[in-house]
Amino acid sequence: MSNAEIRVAVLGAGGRMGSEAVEAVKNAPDMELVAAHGRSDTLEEILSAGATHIVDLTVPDSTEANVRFAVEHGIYAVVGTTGWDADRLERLEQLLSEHPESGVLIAPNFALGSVLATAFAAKAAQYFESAEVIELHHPQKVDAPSGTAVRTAELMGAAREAADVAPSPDATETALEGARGAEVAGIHVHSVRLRGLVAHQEVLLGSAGEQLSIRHDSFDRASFMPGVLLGLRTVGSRPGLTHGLDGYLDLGL
Ligand SMILES: NC(=O)C1=CN([C@@H]2O[C@H](COP(=O)(O)OP(=O)(O)OC[C@H]3O[C@@H](n4cnc5c(N)ncnc54)[C@H](O)[C@@H]3O)[C@@H](O)[C@H]2O)C=CC1
Ligand SMILES: O=C(O)C1=N[C@H](C(=O)O)C[C@H](O)C1
Repeated sequence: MSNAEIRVAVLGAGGRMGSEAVEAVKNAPDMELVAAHGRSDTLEEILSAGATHIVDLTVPDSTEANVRFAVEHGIYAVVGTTGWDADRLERLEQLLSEHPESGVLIAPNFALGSVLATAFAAKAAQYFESAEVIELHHPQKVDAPSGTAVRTAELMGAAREAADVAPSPDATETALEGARGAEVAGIHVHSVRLRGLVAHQEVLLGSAGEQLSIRHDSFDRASFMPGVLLGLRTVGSRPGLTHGLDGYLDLGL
């Protein structure tokens, strides 16, 4: 056994993201991979492996129970799985208030470029009449819209509301159901699923005579790994809930 202080169990280790995270943790000199946990493994095995940290890269139906288990057993949690809506976040805040020494990072996106793009979009949203989000992903993705798109739209919507921006102009009277996408915090969000893609997002902002596009592309899941490792290295010194990797970065925005 090594003396690494960050002893990591990767949950969802057989998945697209989980398998990449297993390799990233194995290659990190200050970490030890103690469990590569799959759907058929029990959470107790994480305890017997001596994990100090989990990385959750599973499915929306499992992630809340996994994180609850970690917090209740004094294990730090870095979470990339989607599905953390307002109700789940509220329950997690309540749980963390009962375990004030615990730390959890919920990161809708671990890619630095995506974190920056979301922050730029939130900053810019109040200055344009119109705002829409298009997210584009691989066709195996189980959820839509993406967690990143939901978070981006929520932050943009909140910024527009705080600045008293009127709703985006839209004279649509007749449309096939779904043609205008889903609405999140007053922002229309459109989901594309296309063979060949990994994870991409474009925020469109428009005013009379001009458009600002803020686009981010993950061409490879390697793009998420520096954020996963940053999360693991930081979560132990940040008690409570951090929502978004930007909480661990000094973006100055
Ligand atoms: N935050 C970020 O930067 C990123 C987040 N994601 C999110 O991560 C999640 C996983 O994505 P993918 O790896 O593409 O999916 P995937 O379907 O390839 O992998 C999920 C894995 O979790 C396993 N699993 C399901 N329930 C489990 C449980 N209770 N315990 C342990 N393992 C369990 C499945 O068997 C599967 O191997 C999704 O919610 C996705 O949206 C994906 C990419 C980046
Ligand atoms: O499932 C994916 O692939 C991704 N999921 C996350 C999301 O839903 O935002 C992050 C990234 O977009 C890739």
